[in-house]
Amino acid sequence: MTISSIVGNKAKKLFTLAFIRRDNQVLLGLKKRGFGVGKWNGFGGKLNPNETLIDAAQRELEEECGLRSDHLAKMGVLYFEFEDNPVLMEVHVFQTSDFTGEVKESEEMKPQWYDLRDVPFSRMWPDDVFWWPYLLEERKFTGYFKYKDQETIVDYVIEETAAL
Ligand SMILES: Nc1[nH]c(=O)nc2c1ncn2[C@H]1C[C@H](O)[C@@H](COP(=O)(O)OP(=O)(O)OP(=O)(O)O)O1
Repeated sequence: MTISSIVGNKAKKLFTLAFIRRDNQVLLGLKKRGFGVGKWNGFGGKLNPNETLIDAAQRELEEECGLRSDHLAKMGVLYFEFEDNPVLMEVHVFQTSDFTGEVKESEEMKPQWYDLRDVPFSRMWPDDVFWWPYLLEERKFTGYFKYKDQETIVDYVIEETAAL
């Protein structure tokens, strides 16, 4: 099954997720509240009304970790389906090493630089380990993950994508 045939006609809600890279490190944030609390992840969230994906990605990045970037590159799209929710999450993944500002903890996220050899997958969303190799190698990807609960993936598909 292709991802577009799985998700094509289902309702979706848009989210952003941005990763900041520096040398051989990535900036992750420990989510302090809300969905995914206690997990390390990139920075992002829902779109405000009338906001574009890139505007939302930039705003969430600055709100959550204090950094600004006009150079977020779209790297992937992830679809998450939970068994008890008819609306899929559509998460647009960005990455950059071109940023300004100082890292600052926010009410939502505690940021920390991690060595790329030391990414804490056991304390991240279980899907991350599947699509991180694409992100690291800068290969664009689309992913679909079906969850039974927040720790259990029951089905998934990943496709390398030329254009997003
Ligand atoms: N399975 C998953 N794997 C992953 O790597 N990131 C995920 C994920 N599911 C959600 N995310 C990301 C997308 C987005 O950046 C973030 C969730 O968005 P939000 O922070 O807006 O959620 P909240 O419910 O905390 O929102 P607010 O209460 O409005 O702040 O988590």
